[in-house]
Amino acid sequence: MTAPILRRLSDLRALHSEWRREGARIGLVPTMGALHEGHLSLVAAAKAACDRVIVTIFVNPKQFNNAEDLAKYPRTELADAEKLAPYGVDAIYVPDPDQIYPEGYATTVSVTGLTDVMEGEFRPGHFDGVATVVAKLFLQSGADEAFFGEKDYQQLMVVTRMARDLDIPITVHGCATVREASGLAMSSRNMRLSPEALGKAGQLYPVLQELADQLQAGVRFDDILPAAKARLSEEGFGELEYLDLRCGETLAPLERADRPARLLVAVWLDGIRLIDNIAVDPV
Ligand SMILES: Nc1ncnc2c1ncn2[C@@H]1O[C@H](COP(=O)(O)OP(=O)(O)OP(=O)(O)O)[C@@H](O)[C@H]1O
Ligand SMILES: CC(C)(CO)[C@@H](O)C(=O)[O-]
Ligand code: BAL
Repeated sequence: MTAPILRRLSDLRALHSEWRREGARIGLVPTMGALHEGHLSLVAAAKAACDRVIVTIFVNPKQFNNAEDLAKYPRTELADAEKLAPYGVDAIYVPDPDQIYPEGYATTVSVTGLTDVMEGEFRPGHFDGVATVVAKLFLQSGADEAFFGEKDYQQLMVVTRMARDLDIPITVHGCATVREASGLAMSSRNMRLSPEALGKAGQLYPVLQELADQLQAGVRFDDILPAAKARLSEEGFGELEYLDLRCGETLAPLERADRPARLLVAVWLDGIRLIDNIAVDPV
């Protein structure tokens, strides 16, 4: 059975009160829709941990730094509701824009430090938009637990910090990245890749894996970075925005993987910006 679609905050609050009376533990899965197996893995994790699960679908204009990207973002609400049906989700919250940003809305949530680099550097204003909408979704839903993908690793760090700093009583969980058979991280934007580009995109993860293996053997990142950049270019990737080795907790840059680390990348292919990351644990 498909879950009820709620478009008004008052309807979400009414359900929330009913569930609280039942003593239910409430899980939240925030998304921008165009659901794929990656999103559905978050839903499955939420269902396993919580009594009631809300999936939100809201294409948040405040986090898009590129008007064309926002205009082209896929919107597939009916198909999304059908994909969620087998999971027994309890509500799908697709707020009308004025339920998130009513007339005169004037507040921004801004997380400093963690947002200065990588996605924050190349998508100015992006994380203010993310932190603001996620803070609102946490508060509107009153959920106890929230589920995010490690695919957007920096986002996961930012929303975790934001909830902690604002004393929002919610536990943020990070869930492993779901990949295509080629290793390509699933992403709604992959739909816009041509078949040829999809083939090339599958080469990104093997490059990350090879770098991770070398780093685990103790080499310095700067010694292997030039060859990795050359390989991406040979494989047909376009502009490389960043390929960084960073502390898995603070995102501070690292020379070697001498503590739990992440290798993170953003690269263009066929007019689409791909991001991915991989854990590199010290040996
Ligand atoms: N492949 C994946 N595996 C696990 N979680 C994922 C995956 N892709 C997205 N998510 C998570 O789903 C949530 C919603 O993400 P979003 O709706 O932006 O999907 P997306 O596929 O990442 O789209 P985009 O093309 O904007 O990157 C986020 O927490 C995100 O990290
Ligand atoms: C967390 C999120 C739903 C906030 O709009 C978005 O950034 C996303 O889909 O990852
Ligand atoms: N997947 C993170 C949301 C975004 O790209 O805007």
